[in-house]
Amino acid sequence: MSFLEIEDLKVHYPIRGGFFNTVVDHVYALDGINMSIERGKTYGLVGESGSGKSTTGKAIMGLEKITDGRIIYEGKDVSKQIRGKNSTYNRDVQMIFQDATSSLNPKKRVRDIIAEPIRNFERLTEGEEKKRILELLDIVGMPEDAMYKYPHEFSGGQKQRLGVARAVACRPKLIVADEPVSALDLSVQAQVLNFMKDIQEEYGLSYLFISHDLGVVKHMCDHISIMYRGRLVESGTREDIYKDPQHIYTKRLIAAIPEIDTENREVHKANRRRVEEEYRQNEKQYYDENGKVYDLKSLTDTHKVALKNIEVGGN
Ligand SMILES: Nc1ncnc2c1ncn2[C@@H]1O[C@H](COP(=O)(O)OP(=O)(O)OP(=O)(O)O)[C@@H](O)[C@H]1O
Repeated sequence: MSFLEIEDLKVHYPIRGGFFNTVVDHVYALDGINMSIERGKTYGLVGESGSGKSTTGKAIMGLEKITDGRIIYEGKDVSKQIRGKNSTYNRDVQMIFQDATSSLNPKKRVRDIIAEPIRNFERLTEGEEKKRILELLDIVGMPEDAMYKYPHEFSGGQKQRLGVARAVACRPKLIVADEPVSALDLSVQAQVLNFMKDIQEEYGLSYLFISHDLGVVKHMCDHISIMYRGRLVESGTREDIYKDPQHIYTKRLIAAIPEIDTENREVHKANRRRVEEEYRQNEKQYYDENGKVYDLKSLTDTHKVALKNIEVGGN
């Protein structure tokens, strides 16, 4: 049973221009996406830069104004109210950011950073709060004395662990993790991903894991959605997506994952060449809502505008 439903979510950013700075067009950053999130599962959102992944995460967190669509949390439409502080939704849905350094206040000690959500959402005595912080530090594998230090005294991987400790401080149900390890070295990436998995089991957490890296997502996610130009072009279980990708864009992302096994390298290279050729063929075409194919060269500019939100390659 899903506890969070995303229904036809849209975020369109206005583009202003002209002498009067009026709205001349929109960036269709999110253009009608649907998702169902269940307890204890990890969902991957993958796509190239600019496809709308972070906008999805921010819209779910209430950090971005929704143009249209609904967010249903435990049966209630929270799309309009999620900005309200202290709401259950704000407590239950937390975020981990890519850049741990700028997401931790440099002027605050770790104790106050981790305590922030606890102070917002719960009333604990000083002793209870300290006990909770020590538990959280232990869970993310940090020593007790980390509590009295400042963020600059930690490495990138350690800072990301502190970010996770803060995110889980109020025992949330969902964590939106936006590229949580892409700023870290490969060896540290594996460490952070593994302890995120451990915490998931301990807390029964769900993750929405945002990444441009299908390799990382394969390690983490049960269910994967591929995003392209503000839309989900393909969604399925990890097995569906890796073994039997349908959309040309998904095939291309998978073909781009480096092959470590030397024996399979030639097969992998040949597959990548084939997929690139298929993509080039598709790139010349736009599809309209009825699946009709257009050759871009034959279109006037007005036609291109009308078709610009129809994904290249269709379904
Ligand atoms: N505040 C904004 N105003 C106008 N356009 C925006 C704004 N924020 C994002 N966009 C545009 O919306 C689109 C989606 O951006 P978004 O940051 O969600 O992409 P992304 O898939 O997360 O990319 P990346 O992997 O590079 O972070 C892009 O075209 C981006 O330029």
